Amino acid sequence: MTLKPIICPSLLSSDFSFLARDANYMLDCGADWLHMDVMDGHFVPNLTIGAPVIKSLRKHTTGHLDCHLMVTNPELMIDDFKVAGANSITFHIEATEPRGITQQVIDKIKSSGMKCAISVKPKTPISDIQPYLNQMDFVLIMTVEPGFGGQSFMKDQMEKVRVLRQSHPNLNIQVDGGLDPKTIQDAAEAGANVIVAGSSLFNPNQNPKDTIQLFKDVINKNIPNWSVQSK
Ligand SMILES: O=C(CO)[C@H](O)[C@H](O)COP(=O)(O)O
Repeated sequence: MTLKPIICPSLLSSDFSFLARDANYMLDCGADWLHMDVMDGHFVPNLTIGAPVIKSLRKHTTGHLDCHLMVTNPELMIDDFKVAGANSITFHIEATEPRGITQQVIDKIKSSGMKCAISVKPKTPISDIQPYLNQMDFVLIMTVEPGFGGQSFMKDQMEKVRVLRQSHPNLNIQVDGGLDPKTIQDAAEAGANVIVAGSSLFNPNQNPKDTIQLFKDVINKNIPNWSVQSK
């Protein structure tokens, strides 16, 4: 598989009252996926959207709806998100491993036909997700504590990305939190090719088209170095 940049605007930073307009604007600006932050008020201290919103948005866009479930019981939502029109589901290992249901959740997502990804919070080591990596369409390394947009990029999380990139040269590695024109170099250098960005792409002082292109250019420039590293 050849890796390419995949840029995912986080619609958490959009104007929810104009969700479809903002989603399609980002696609027009060159975005690849639309990142949907699903928060249940328990797993993280914030409450956002659920399957009904995905269902409404699906009627107005053909974009890839990349649904990041920051929820305590992801297993209860998979069927509803599939019916609503989600394209990929990312769940958190911290929500499933203590209950011994990680494999069950993966099987459920994959049998639904959606892409499947697993995520780790900043304090969770990647050894926790190691046993499941060969089943993943991509992995998400959180670069902020999940829950809110507008936080600072945690550069120390790049060590996880570096280690994963060395062991998995063909894996899509997503990073989420604090990605902007200044931090993209650290993420791309470490080996991330799937970029979630909210505040920087919805910043009224920056043209999202330019920022998306910049993200892609920086990643493309770094991709040849990853294969050198991994030989
Ligand atoms: O998952 C998230 C928060 O849990 C957001 O997607 C993430 O923080 C992106 O927003 P920003 O680019 O503003 O940091």
